[in-house]
Amino acid sequence: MSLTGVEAAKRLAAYAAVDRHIGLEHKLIGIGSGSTVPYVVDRIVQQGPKANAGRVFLPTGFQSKELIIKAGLALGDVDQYTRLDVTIDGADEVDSNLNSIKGGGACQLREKVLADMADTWVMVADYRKNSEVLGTNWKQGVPIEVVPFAYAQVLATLTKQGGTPTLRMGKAKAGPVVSDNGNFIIDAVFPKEQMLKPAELLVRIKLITGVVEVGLFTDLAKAAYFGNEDGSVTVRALGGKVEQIASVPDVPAIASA
Ligand SMILES: O=C[C@H](O)[C@H](O)[C@H](O)COP(=O)(O)O
Repeated sequence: MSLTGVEAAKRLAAYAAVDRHIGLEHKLIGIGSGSTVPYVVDRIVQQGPKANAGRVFLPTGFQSKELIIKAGLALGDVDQYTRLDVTIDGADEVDSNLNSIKGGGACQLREKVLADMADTWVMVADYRKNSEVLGTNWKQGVPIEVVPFAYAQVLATLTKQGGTPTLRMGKAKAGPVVSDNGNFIIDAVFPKEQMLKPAELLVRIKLITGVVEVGLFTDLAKAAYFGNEDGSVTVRALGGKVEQIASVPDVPAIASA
């Protein structure tokens, strides 16, 4: 299918990441959430039935569960495994040290479990998500999953800690967004000086009673793939190396293996 702009960039990133990180030897694979991840599943399907025989795919939420089932791939459950070979997931913003904001779709809790479990965790996104400091392009704040009973107290504590938090409200539903785990989501904007140290901010937020998980992912990623408007892909790897992939083939090499 011919795609342009941001959608084409998402697909490039997803295809390049699958080509690099999902080989014939990888059998346990985590599938993340969001609008970029369907292209990850497309590329895995393109690898062919032989490559996918014996593989099991674990979802990070309702959306990716549906993607796996509709693609005809084998669905696994998180409590059957304690490790995964690879998880590929989207991101709302990634900084130059591969820290990221995630949870724009309220999936950060399950996403972080599958990131923790994976030997290799990589992110895929379009060029708008590639930045130096978190909060530069993603302005709606850090997504925080909270137990419904505690939300008012968590809002107050986040405000005391210098944040500007709001309870995320449903778009086609009256009342708050409810996560796949039955919890509420708070989005909290923090000043740049706090966003510059995401690992410290993560610990401060996570220690608030009533917080289940925070959409700040630190020290987890091996690489981030960003699709660009010119058809190239920028790869940021752990350790700071940045690479440009000029173009991505239409068909994955593994399909003919
Ligand atoms: O909760 C949602 C996830 O963290 C997504 O991976 C993130 O919001 C990125 O989604 P998209 O690929 O649609 O930009």
